[in-house]
Amino acid sequence: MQLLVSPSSIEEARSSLFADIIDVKKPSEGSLGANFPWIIRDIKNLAGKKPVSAAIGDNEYKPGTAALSAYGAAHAGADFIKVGLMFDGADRAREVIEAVTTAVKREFPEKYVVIAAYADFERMGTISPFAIGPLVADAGADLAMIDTGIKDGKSLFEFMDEEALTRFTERNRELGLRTALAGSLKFEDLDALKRINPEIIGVRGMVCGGDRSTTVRAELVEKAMMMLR
Ligand SMILES: O=C[C@H](O)COP(=O)(O)O
Repeated sequence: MQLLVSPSSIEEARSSLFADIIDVKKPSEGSLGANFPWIIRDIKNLAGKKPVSAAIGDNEYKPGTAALSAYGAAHAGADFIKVGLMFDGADRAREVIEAVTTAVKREFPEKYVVIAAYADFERMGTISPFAIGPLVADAGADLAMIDTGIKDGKSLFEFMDEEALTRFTERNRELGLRTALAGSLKFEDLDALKRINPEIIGVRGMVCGGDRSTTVRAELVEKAMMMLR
């Protein structure tokens, strides 16, 4: 299981270098808020061989806009392009997933496309994470992810229990996909996450000391890495 940490600046990226994957985002623009291309580029230069991910936003149903954002993030140097689906409807989701995957893979077949749905989809009226696996697989994208959409401190486990998350992970594996799980995860959740065994877990608040609007702390990233090894 790999640890993905989400810094919002080059300074925070320096504190995230213990992590397996550095995920550039702009938390002030949403759960999967997109940062500027020059920040992605600078963090990629800092990270060297370490993989860099970039969130491209909590997308509405706008396939063209999402595809262009995904293409921009790939060009800026991201190895993982992470796309949130903040709308409902399997047909519409299929269209957006195909558009972003084509935008990235035509030019960069080696890069990974991550499609995220939200654990708290019911309160937002967006697509269920359980609906996205086959769409992600059919489009040739790589990972299906669950995050929380509203960052009000409620964690992934308040919306989905261990059994549901294990089912999500296993179904993805059967489809040939990898799984990423995130959503106000805490150090106390790490044992359950090890049992669920997704390929990636994503954190920000946990390594900021509990409040994701503050700053990533290197010693907490190191602590999380030690607990996962
Ligand atoms: O991709 C992971 C997210 O940045 C998780 O952020 P969070 O731990 O603050 O919910």
